[in-house]
Amino acid sequence: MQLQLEHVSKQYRGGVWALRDFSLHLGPGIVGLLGPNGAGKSTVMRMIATITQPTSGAIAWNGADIARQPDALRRVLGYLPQDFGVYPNLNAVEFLSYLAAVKGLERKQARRRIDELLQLLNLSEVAYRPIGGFSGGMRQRVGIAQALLNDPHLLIVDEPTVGLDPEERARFRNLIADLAGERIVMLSTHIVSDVEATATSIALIAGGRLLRHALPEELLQAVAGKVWGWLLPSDALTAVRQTHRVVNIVRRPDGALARIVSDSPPHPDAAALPPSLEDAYLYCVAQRPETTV
Ligand SMILES: Nc1ncnc2c1ncn2[C@@H]1O[C@H](COP(=O)(O)OP(=O)(O)OP(=O)(O)O)[C@@H](O)[C@H]1O
Repeated sequence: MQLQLEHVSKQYRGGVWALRDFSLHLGPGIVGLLGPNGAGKSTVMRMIATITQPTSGAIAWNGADIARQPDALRRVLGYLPQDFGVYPNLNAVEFLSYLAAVKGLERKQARRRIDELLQLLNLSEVAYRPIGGFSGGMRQRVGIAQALLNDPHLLIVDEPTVGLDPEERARFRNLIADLAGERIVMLSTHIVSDVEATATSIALIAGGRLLRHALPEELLQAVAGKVWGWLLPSDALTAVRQTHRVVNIVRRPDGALARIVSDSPPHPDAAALPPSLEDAYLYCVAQRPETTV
């Protein structure tokens, strides 16, 4: 099971280059596609899902070019787009049955699979209620259910945690972890904690370029010795934010503890801290060459 993007670039009508020379090789596991808004994440996913084609470069599924042979991939693809729409008047069973028919699943087999998925996604109790009344998290679970109807070898989920509350977000992370196995799961997000615990590897993307594709521990090594805690009076924070890359601030009775990513100590009083993936993400995104797309 192999997905390979080779030197993929994408220019939209109007001239915007959404992606430039993007190469990525993936095998089974969960890959987190992590990058700020507008980085090109949805463009990558739409191209893999064969909805749009690269302007140049190629994408291969198990060695076969998906532009020439899209069906081989489409049969084993599950895709949850960012703007996943539902028919609000249909209940979950009706909606999933409809999509199963569109995907060409045989009726009896589809019914069995829908029951399994409703259980897996904890939707059995609301199976016959109109989807229009579902919370954001419940709708996302219906979205994942439709993406899993064909038991996909390649599952792509685009910013699945947008609009979810913290509890739904946590539940979603656990769900993704459960879906790992003999498949490639690709999840895009701009929130590090969405992929921190579950991703086998992380692909950092910004300005249409792949910055790094690495194991989480490799990203942590890249920023080791570059993370600092600096205790400041609160009224110094604004100035420090302008001159340093501040990851976060923790308020304390004796001031504000700023977490700063920097090659050298921001101040003689600053103390080295163990790095986190959030630090690594900010460091790599800040390091990217300015001349991107
Ligand atoms: N259909 C389109 N036509 C023109 N430009 C587009 C189109 N879709 C995306 N873009 C532009 O391409 C760039 C990458 O967009 P993309 O949606 O892939 O990024 P993203 O990382 O998914 O961001 P977001 O999380 O905000 O959706 C952006 O500059 C965006 O404005």
